[in-house]
Amino acid sequence: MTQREFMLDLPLSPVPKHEVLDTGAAVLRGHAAMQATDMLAGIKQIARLSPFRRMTTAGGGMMSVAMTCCGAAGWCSDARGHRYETHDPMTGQSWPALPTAWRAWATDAARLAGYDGFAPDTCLINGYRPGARMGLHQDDDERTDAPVVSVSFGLPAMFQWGGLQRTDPVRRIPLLHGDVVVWGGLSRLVFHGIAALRAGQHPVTGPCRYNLTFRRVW
Ligand SMILES: O=C(O)CCC(=O)C(=O)O
Ligand SMILES: [Fe+2]
Repeated sequence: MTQREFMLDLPLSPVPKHEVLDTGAAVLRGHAAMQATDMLAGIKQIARLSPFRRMTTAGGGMMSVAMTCCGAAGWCSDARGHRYETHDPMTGQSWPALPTAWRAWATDAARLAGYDGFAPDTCLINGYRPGARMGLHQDDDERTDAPVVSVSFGLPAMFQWGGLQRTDPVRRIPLLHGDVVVWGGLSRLVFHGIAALRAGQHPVTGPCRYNLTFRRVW
């Protein structure tokens, strides 16, 4: 049962409510709410091995979002550009392992959104503080024949969902604690971003928002 169903005293539904964003893209409202305790504890453990850090971009700026990763590859950005690395450049070590239970959960979430057989090999973890944002971008550094499964915890965020061209109109979709977005197929390269996080206090994460994106890199 999701937190929302619990609070509203709704019957247990075997399939979460889909909100179709576009062909190939859906929001599964509250679908990760029951994973929050486990995933947030996992993030803490991962961050002990590979700490959150703010990366620089090729343009020389510093990203406002802090990131870490787990799995076979981690997303890295520096003055040379962005790419996946098998080792964390901050520690010289392999990235922390992708927890087996997370992988199974992400496979199942993808299946619910219509993608069978999703086998993620990485999870990018974003930490947002008030004011942090992510500009419109495409996720195109990894395999694009597999979907992205994105999980939100903590403070609400405004997800910006555009089109295949940077200049396409952008819709604003609020993402709350436990919400999941899956995009693949014809939507895999849609431009998306996160508007500047509004200050607040969340009962579980305090002044923060965490986002996990499961992807297939290799
Ligand atoms: O924080 C989010 O919800 C989206 C993050 C994102 O687009 C990314 O990490 O590529
Ligand atoms: Fe993205």
